[in-house]
Amino acid sequence: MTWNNAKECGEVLGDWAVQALIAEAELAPKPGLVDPEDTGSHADMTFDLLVASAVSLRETFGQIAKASYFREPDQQLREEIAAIGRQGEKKMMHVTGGINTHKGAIWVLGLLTSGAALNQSGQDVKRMIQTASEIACYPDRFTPNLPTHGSSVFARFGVKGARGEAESGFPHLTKVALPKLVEARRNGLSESLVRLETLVALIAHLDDTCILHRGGLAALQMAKQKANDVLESGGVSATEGWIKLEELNQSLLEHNASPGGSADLLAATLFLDQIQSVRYVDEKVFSTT
Ligand SMILES: CC(C)(COP(=O)(O)OP(=O)(O)OC[C@H]1O[C@@H](n2cnc3c(N)ncnc32)[C@H](O)[C@@H]1O)[C@@H](O)C(=O)NCCC(=O)NCCS
Ligand SMILES: Nc1ncnc2c1ncn2[C@@H]1O[C@H](COP(=O)(O)OP(=O)(O)OP(=O)(O)O)[C@@H](O)[C@H]1O
Repeated sequence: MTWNNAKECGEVLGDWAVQALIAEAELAPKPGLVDPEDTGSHADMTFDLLVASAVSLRETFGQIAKASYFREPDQQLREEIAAIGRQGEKKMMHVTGGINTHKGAIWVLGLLTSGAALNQSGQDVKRMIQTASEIACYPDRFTPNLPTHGSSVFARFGVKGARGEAESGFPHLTKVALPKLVEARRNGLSESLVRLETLVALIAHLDDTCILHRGGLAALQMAKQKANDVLESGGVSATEGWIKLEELNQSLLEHNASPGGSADLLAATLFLDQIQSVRYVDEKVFSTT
């Protein structure tokens, strides 16, 4: 990707990150998650709140992109974007009245926005992912030492969650979600089924600390198994697969569990997909292929 200056880079990537979050929110019917049809396992969230939260984060992603423009991955950059990310969390909490709508999403999309802004030429999303992971691996001396759901899940189950996903190179983006998106499109599925199939593949593989925190190991094993059943039954475009998807949704509701980490990674996939699908036409014009 090539931008003329940091401002343009910030505006474009900020827009795309927000668009990816809105596209994830709009996708329905998502199992256990908030979408336009229902609020899944979330008593305190609505679709409108999710969209308002996403829109409020445009500036955060824009600032991360601007701060990363023509930089190298190093500890200083890590600490700068972490400070912007934490400000973004505060803004989100202000807009939602204290409800966590996008904490995990700020993390993954913030890192990827930085990775995209650093890699100025081409549309090599694998390289952007690698850079994002490299940045995540630098220590941030200013991380507040406060207990989180993630730290409690790590203490109970040894699962590293969002941080581990980033530090290990986002394997669920490179090995699960991006290949599934391509495969489902090649199989001729409609775009919303393509995205739903990608989400189901993520749920089938991810150790999602959102599910673990609310429902423990039993809920995580159930979610992975039932998501796998959807895929084994021909996927979301097959009648049997669709029935299994509804079973997955019902079981998540019974466990009061929600695959928030998978939703974040779907948004990240759509962000990268947007980068891949844009063709640089001349020095100023972008067009979608
Ligand atoms: C690393 C983060 C996510 C905190 O992690 P922790 O696990 O302690 O937090 P918490 O449990 O509250 O939230 C984690 C969220 O990640 C998502 N998630 C859960 N499991 C996974 C997984 N396996 N993979 C990816 N995402 C996941 C969910 O949405 C979940 O709600 C992050 O908030 C953070 O440290 N931010 C500091 C600011 C920063 O460094 N930003 C960098 C660039 S913006
Ligand atoms: N469509 C969505 N619906 C619900 N959560 C989503 C959605 N998209 C992304 N998420 C992610 O899920 C996380 C919220 O999940 P959850 O509500 O389980 O976490 P929490 O507020 O930390 O925990 P709890 O609600 O158990 O107190 C957010 O960090 C967000 O990034």
